[in-house]
Amino acid sequence: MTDPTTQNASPYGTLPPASSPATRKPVSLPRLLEMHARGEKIVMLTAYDATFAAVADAAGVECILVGDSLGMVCQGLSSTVGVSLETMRYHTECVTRGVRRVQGTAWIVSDLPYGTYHESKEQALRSAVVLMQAGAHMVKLEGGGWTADTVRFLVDRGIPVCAHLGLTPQTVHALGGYRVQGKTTESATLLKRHAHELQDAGATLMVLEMVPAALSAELTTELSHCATIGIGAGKDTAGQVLVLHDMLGLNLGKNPKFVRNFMAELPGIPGQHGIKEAITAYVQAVKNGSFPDNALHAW
Ligand SMILES: Nc1nc(=O)c2c([nH]1)NC[C@@H]1CN(c3ccc(C(=O)N[C@@H](CCC(=O)O)C(=O)O)cc3)CN21
Ligand SMILES: CC(C)C(=O)C(=O)O
Ligand SMILES: [Mg+2]
Repeated sequence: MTDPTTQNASPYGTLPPASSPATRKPVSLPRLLEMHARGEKIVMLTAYDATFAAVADAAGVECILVGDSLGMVCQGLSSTVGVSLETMRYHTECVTRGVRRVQGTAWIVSDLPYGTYHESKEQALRSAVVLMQAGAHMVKLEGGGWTADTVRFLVDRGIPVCAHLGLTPQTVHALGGYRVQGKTTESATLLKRHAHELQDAGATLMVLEMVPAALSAELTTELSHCATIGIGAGKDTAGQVLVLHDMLGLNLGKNPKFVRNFMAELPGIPGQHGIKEAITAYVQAVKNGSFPDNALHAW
């Protein structure tokens, strides 16, 4: 009875294996929070087009982030500041189509770009609606306590929100570079306060970028209704995110310290070197806790 062919026997023919897209359930917000409560790591990866989104979905990535990092990796900009809402809408549509084409299950998060939520909560709602109508399940916005009213406004109107604290690339010019944040006692205390304000406002995921591993570990324990997703924030967050191109070794400049090149590490089996295998290795490494390694990829 353990033979998979007999196990799947049905009058309609052989059923697809349990891991095939046809039998997987769509990732939902309750499921992500339940994974956090259970201690199963959440895997997030960026994708900007239909094909990569479909491959990431098939490799078991739970959350696909249509990141405004696309300004740098797709558009060749020197920062994310120049990315427009129309560009985010376009790439969100492309990713959504890719996931639908393969009957994928991924939860799609889309970045609100610079200047599209800063003016007022009404402006943020209008911008978020554009991304939701393009297929996003959740929007992400950068910043601390000043965004809390906006987060609550969106959440009250049925738009799930992912917060983003620590290194917030849209404010790179104010921060003075892509630097670790929350290193001093004062800045760590402030970051923690912001994190609690955003959770209280209804944010259900929170990206922590380039913050000391000890700080993100504490926050991950403290936040009970909001799952932390780390990038350069150590291994003790509820989940991890990387930029797709970085983990495939396709960075145009120097890789940030938090990056691991999963493509370069694939074993030398002919025919097995591929993007899907590298993404699968990333999913496995996050799930089993071997990525990130605090000694190599964190502060
Ligand atoms: N391809 C790509 N990957 C990213 O992770 C990413 C983007 N683009 N674009 C938007 C932001 C910018 N990010 C960055 C960019 C550079 C560093 C970096 O150079 N970090 C250095 C430390 C620099 C310092 O401390 O002064 C490092 O060694 O990690 C980190 C994050 C993260 N995001
Ligand atoms: C690096 C992640 C968190 C991001 O915001 C992006 O890809 O734009
Ligand atoms: Mg971003």
